[in-house]
Amino acid sequence: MLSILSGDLVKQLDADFIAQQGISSLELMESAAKNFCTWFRGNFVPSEHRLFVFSGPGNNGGDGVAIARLLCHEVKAVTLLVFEEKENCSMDYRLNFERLPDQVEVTSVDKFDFKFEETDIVLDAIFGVGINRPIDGVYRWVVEKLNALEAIKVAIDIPSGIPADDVLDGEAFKADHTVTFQFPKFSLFFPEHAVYTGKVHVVDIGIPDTFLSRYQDNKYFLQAKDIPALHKRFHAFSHKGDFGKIMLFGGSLGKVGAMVLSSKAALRTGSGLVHVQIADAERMIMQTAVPEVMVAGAQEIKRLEAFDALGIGPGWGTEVDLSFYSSILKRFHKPVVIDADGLNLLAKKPEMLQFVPKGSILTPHVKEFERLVGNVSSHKERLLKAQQFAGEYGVFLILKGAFTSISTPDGKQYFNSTGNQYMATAGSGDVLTGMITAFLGQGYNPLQAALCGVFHHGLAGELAGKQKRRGVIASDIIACIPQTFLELDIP
Ligand SMILES: NC(=O)C1=CN([C@@H]2O[C@H](COP(=O)(O)OP(=O)(O)OC[C@H]3O[C@@H](n4cnc5c(N)ncnc54)[C@H](O)[C@@H]3O)[C@@H](O)[C@H]2O)[C@H](O)CC1
Ligand SMILES: [K+]
Repeated sequence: MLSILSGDLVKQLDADFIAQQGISSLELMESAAKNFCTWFRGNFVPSEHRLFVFSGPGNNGGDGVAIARLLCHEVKAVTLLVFEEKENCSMDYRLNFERLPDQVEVTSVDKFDFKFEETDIVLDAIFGVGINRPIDGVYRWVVEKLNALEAIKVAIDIPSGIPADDVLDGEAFKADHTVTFQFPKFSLFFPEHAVYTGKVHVVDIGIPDTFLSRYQDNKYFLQAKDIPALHKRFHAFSHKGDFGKIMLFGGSLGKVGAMVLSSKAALRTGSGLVHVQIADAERMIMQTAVPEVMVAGAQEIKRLEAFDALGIGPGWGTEVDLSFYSSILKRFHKPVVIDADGLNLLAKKPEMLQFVPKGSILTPHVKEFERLVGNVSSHKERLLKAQQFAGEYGVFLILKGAFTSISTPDGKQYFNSTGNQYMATAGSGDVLTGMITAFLGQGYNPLQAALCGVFHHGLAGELAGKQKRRGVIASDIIACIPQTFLELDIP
């Protein structure tokens, strides 16, 4: 799985790779630039665009200079915009500058007219992970000018101005795409930076996985290639029992829709048997909406240990008898999934957190999380609190949002790569609860269930979004769950 490293660790890794493999930093830059060009050709038709490369004084600028050379015969025209005399620039920048062919027009930013056409592409190679203070002076002036202009904007490695591990202070380049090298930088996951990063793409620069795996920072980026190995395999003799027997608690009067969504999502994720515990008055709606689901009676609720996993909270309301909730938590000794009102009730009575079975999975969105831990001032702080919370209570804490994070009891943090803005719709979280509970019920360990749950959920949202864009509703996400197994070739 791809690690997410701090800016300092990335620099260390680069330096070690260069020292140990007998490869020069210039060759590494060339490889980064070449792989960027491959990405570029995959996303644009070069001959249809003019390219404007803004290169700062460090190696990020050097990447830009190399890219200008590599693309100059393919695009309509290339202009390289420079800030400094080359004597003041990094060694690899200078070596690349000397290799520039005549086709690349070089202009100082202070002599540039900033007139762009809509199809022009601006590459931001001003600063990368070497940024060490907020941008000011001519750098800020250029970035603000570029942000105000119409063009297609692509940031190389990280939008200039954003520090690799921290929240932006001041201004930064606003990109439509960020093409980051080898590792997604930690700060690319902060919602504070969403308007700057655009869509994030990771391109490798030719450092082999065996070398990369020596560098770990307890943070990982979850991608499609990681998912198949996390799945259990079933065979022709597998029976309903193997696919798990789960129970979902929720669906108070008027909120049974949440249970309809959760239970349907669980079935579409492969659950063998789904029971729900809901308000009596809602039975008819529930069983009409999802005939495959069974409504639990007193007997089933008494014999909780007969179930493989429980999902608690969708549409439960906050009027639930807390002694009933406590008794569920105390009587069930396997991991459970807790969402929505299940979390709000814990926030109301934090003493109950001690009864949550170890290894359980909690799935708050940002507001639910803050009800549990208090207000935070940045996403960086929120992630830190998520990590502490998971460790303190021995649970898996899924913080929902763009790049949903999964914090584990042993201090690791995984960031999901699937999903889109169209999933911010009523019931989307109920769907996730059903999916994760279904995986737990099928015998996945909590980490597998959490990772598979968020990845497939996000992928289903992407598939639904392709057809329905902002018209996506939670039921569309459920309808796309089966296709996620096909996409990932999971039998
Ligand atoms: N493995 C990889 O990821 C590779 C990355 N490469 C690229 O190199 C940059 C990092 O290069 P570095 O020279 O360390 O830093 P920068 O280019 O970001 O800039 C450093 C330069 O700028 C000065 N500086 C810092 N902040 C400011 C500021 N606010 N105002 C003015 N000047 C500032 C600083 O003093 C330095 O002089 C990485 O992001 C990749 O793009 C390589 O290509 C190889 C592989
Ligand atoms: K940049």
